[in-house]
Amino acid sequence: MEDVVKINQLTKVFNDKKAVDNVSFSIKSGEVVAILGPNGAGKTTTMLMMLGLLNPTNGEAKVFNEDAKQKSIRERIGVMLQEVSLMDRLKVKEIIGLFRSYYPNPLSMDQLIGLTGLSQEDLNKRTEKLSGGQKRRVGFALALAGNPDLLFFDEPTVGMDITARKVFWETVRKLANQGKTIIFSTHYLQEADDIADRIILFNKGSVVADGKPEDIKGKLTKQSVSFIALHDIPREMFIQLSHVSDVFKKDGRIFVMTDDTDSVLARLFELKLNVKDIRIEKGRLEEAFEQLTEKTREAM
Ligand SMILES: Nc1ncnc2c1ncn2[C@@H]1O[C@H](COP(=O)(O)OP(=O)(O)OP(=O)(O)O)[C@@H](O)[C@H]1O
Repeated sequence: MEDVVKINQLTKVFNDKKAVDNVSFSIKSGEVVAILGPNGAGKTTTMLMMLGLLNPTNGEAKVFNEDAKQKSIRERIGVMLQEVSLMDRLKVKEIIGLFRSYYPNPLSMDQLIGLTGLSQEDLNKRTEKLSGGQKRRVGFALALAGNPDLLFFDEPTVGMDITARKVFWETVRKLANQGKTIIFSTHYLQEADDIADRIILFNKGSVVADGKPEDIKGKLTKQSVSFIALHDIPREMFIQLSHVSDVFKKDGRIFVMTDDTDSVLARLFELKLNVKDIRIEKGRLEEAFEQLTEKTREAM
């Protein structure tokens, strides 16, 4: 399969702060990829660099083997960014018509209405009269106007009500079934799991996991043994064990993340460590996601 997107050692520094730090991955034709991560993880910055809307500090981003700034490449890409800003005083149907006119093979107005759930009434509204949710629907129609091969959606469902979300994801599935490549960013693990066939998990500017949703979930739902230590316990004491993936301190407890709690317990007793209140937990998915991505850890 052809690489539709290829990014190599991509880095963006804003005022000495690394927003994106040496990120490399490629995306193949027909993949539906969720870029998942908390606020400030670098999702938008990475997307903007892929789209050629922001210059990288280092590294490069290629789309269809070229710079996305090129017109011939832009014509093959549809984009919906977080802030949908529409030209005032135009009716929705006029702005969609205008966008359609930019492309060599646009979708018809009827196709766009069918895909986005815009009503005839919406089409006759002036853009400044639209609600936030309606604006996003128009933004969606504009992203699809040129019948693109590759679609980028930056946190697409923010501000959408439940019905609009449903229509949106149903359409995304339809587009995916037509073989289009779809890349979207989200804060929500559930959304990524429901829609994507691959999740790239970002945290603090780096990719911390990349794989099928079930593999990422498997990684995130590791069990833990946690306890309160009554004296210093070096991280190395547990991190060396083969079944241990991480050791950290949170809320005064030491957490040993593992897929084999029995062997961690055995080790704990064998070492005769002075600990109390031992707990074994099967991490909940959302909780584990937070553990992986939030700054809740303390130095050990
Ligand atoms: N133009 C800018 N100037 C300075 N700092 C920026 C700029 N754009 C982004 N940043 C910083 O870069 C980091 C990554 O931001 P980015 O918007 O890419 O994250 P994100 O994962 O998309 O977050 P969100 O989910 O909140 O949109 C943040 O710390 C942000 O404050």
